[in-house]
Amino acid sequence: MARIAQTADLTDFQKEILSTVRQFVDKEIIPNAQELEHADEYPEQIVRGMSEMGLFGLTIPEEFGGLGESLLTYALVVEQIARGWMSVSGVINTHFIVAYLLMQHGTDEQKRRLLPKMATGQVRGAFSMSEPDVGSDVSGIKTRATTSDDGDSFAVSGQKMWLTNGGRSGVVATLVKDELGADSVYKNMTTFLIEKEPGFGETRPGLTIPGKLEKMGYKGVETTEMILDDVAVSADDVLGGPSQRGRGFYQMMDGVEVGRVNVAARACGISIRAFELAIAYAQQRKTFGKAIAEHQAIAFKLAEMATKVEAAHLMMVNAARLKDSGARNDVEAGMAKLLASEYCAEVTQESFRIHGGYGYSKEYEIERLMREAPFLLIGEGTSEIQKTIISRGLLRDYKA
Ligand SMILES: CC(C)(COP(=O)(O)OP(=O)(O)OC[C@H]1O[C@@H](n2cnc3c(N)ncnc32)[C@H](O)[C@@H]1OP(=O)(O)O)[C@@H](O)C(=O)NCCC(=O)NCCSC(=O)C1=CCCCC1
Repeated sequence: MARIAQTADLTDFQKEILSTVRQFVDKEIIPNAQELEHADEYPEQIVRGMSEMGLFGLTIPEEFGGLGESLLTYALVVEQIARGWMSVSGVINTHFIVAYLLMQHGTDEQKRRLLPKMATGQVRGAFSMSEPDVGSDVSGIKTRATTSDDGDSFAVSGQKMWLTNGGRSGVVATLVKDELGADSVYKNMTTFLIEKEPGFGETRPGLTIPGKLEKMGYKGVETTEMILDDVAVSADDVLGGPSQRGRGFYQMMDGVEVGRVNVAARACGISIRAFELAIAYAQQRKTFGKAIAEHQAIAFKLAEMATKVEAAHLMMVNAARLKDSGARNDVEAGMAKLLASEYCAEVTQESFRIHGGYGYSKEYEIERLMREAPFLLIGEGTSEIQKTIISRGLLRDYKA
């Protein structure tokens, strides 16, 4: 039983699923993560196990075949999975954001069409905002939808970047510039639910997923580009239906709020594992006649690491609960993501130092965690973007 990152007031179901996932992580993920990660191999068997536990449909309402759980339950599950291997949580993360977008903004027909298949994992979701020249400033995207004369169909063209699960996904929530001629750039963006065949190459006419991108860490799960060349979509593919044209930016910002809680949860999971490895190593490694954990220099490092994990976990839980209450949580999700990802970089670094020379060996898990932690400083918005969002929110709410 871990003594850090405990959460009070959980339901019986939450306790049960967290215990099941934790056992799964200890038995199936941790023993296999090193080998699969070094080989950059998709964790097929692990994903099958996650599917059997119902994790693809964890937050999808029961009427659509899911378990109907909250963002909090989801985030705590992600924290556990990332404790085993962050890439495995990546398999369900964008899927979860797309399910959230559908539940919040989709039409009844879109929900009926996609959610039951997403609940089983038969159709996987991917999320696409960034482009080769556009990351932080989403308003600068160039991918565009050209409208037909009758206004019922569109041709989408452009290039998208950094799609987690780009290959395996069957539906991609894609933000594009529309031709509405509205008064602001934000009201000229539309989200399309673009369905495609899973796989690489041309996966529907005009839509190509080139091979996976090579990354420093976060291996095993594929990250890809997406090239769109006059991809034909209809007004019914607009997230929320034709009336929601021009609402895409706002919908996506809603989606990244849950995505940021998600990244905070991953950061907590990696930090917990880095701490567990450090405390175990420090108790068995001896210098100057005693375990290094008994040297105050190391004991204090362990105390600081555990305190950071605890703080990050509490902020992540608070941001999740706030979003579950229906509130806009851009400030709290930004704070949780900022703190958890920055602390994660520090905690993994300290664990690496405690491991001494062995921390540099590929045989030790901490080497992998050191390559995973930097991803969290960038993914779902850099630390600088989080500070922008937090400070704007504070100035909005504390008007002099
Ligand atoms: C926050 C941000 C920087 C936006 O600032 P601006 O100054 O352009 O826009 P601003 O003036 O803040 O707002 C415009 C309108 O929008 C409303 N609104 C904002 N947030 C929200 C919200 N949360 N909910 C509802 N409405 C919202 C705002 O009120 C305003 O409305 P109005 O037009 O006045 O009616 C945004 O662009 C952002 O977030 N970037 C990071 C993207 C980002 O995170 N990628 C990373 C993706 S992951 C990735 O890239 C990788 C993945 C894997 C591999 C590595 C990379």
